[in-house]
Amino acid sequence: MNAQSDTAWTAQGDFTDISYRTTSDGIALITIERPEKRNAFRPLTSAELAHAFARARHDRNVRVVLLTGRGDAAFCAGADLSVRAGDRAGTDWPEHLSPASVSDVQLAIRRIEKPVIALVSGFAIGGGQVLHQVCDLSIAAEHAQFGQVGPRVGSFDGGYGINLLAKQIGHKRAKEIWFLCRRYTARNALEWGLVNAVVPAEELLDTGVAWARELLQMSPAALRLLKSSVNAEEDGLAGVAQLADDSCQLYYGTSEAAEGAAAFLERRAPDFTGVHAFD
Ligand SMILES: CC(C)(COP(=O)(O)OP(=O)(O)OC[C@H]1O[C@@H](n2cnc3c(N)ncnc32)[C@H](O)[C@@H]1OP(=O)(O)O)[C@@H](O)C(=O)NCCC(=O)NCCSC(=O)CCC(=O)c1ccccc1C(=O)O
Repeated sequence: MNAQSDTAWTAQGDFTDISYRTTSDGIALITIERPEKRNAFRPLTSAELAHAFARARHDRNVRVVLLTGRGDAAFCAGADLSVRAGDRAGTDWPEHLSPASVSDVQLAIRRIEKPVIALVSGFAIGGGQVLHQVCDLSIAAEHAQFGQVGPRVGSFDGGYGINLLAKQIGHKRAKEIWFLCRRYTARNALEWGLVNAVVPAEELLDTGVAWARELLQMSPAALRLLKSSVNAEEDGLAGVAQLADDSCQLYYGTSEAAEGAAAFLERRAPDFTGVHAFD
């Protein structure tokens, strides 16, 4: 997707394979910048994506994240098959960046307490299809195409790849996509509930920004708790832990929690008499 909208974006960070831009009202736009490879990710791309999502997570000014790929040919064509997984040779690996795999990127998208919207223009194939799938919302351009290729190219994603897909569109359809490696149009994807909306390519970024601005009108805490609640079951104990952590942050704001800490510091027994939960 090409950033042609009227929105004013400020580029941040020093990235090679991706770009990271923000608006003054709280939107971050993360773009995979490898159009010559159909935005396939190599190890550096995954490390930079994980880093960018961590940055968006910890930046209080960012409240919604958009994820896309440069150009209209592809959102992301999955792993760069010309590079072996974990191979950092041939890349100018930045000193400050730890290695990360695409699983780290998927987890970063699941863990960030802010909505992430995928903007899919062109192909979302293999690991690229999984990347948009782990985002909270997906908007596709009319020419977008989706599919898996794992069993054909010697790969598979037995984590979020097939399991989240099965939750989203049902087991039979998820198995069809993974077993048969066919391609699906944006309209198929919309019918099956794989994407939320389909728009003309030239409207994709503006639509993403408009959806993000709608989200900016909503309570951030309510969105955060909705995301951690719905992810909790799929993410097992890690998901429950994230939801529990959200609850704990709320609990720390109560008089009960304050009384417990004060009693410890004042070397006395806590007094919870007459206190009702969440007073
Ligand atoms: C995406 C296509 C359908 C696009 O087709 P088309 O528009 O006709 O373009 P092409 O001419 O084919 O491609 C243009 C150009 O890009 C290069 N390219 C495209 N895709 C890749 C790629 N994935 N890797 C490397 N290079 C790529 C292509 O070679 C051309 O270059 P030239 O120099 O111009 O020749 C089509 O391109 C296509 O089908 N691409 C391959 C899709 C694919 O097989 N993807 C890999 C799937 S496997 C995967 O994603 C692993 C998942 C994974 O990493 C993972 C998941 C979960 C846990 C762990 C892991 C893990 O770390 O392994």
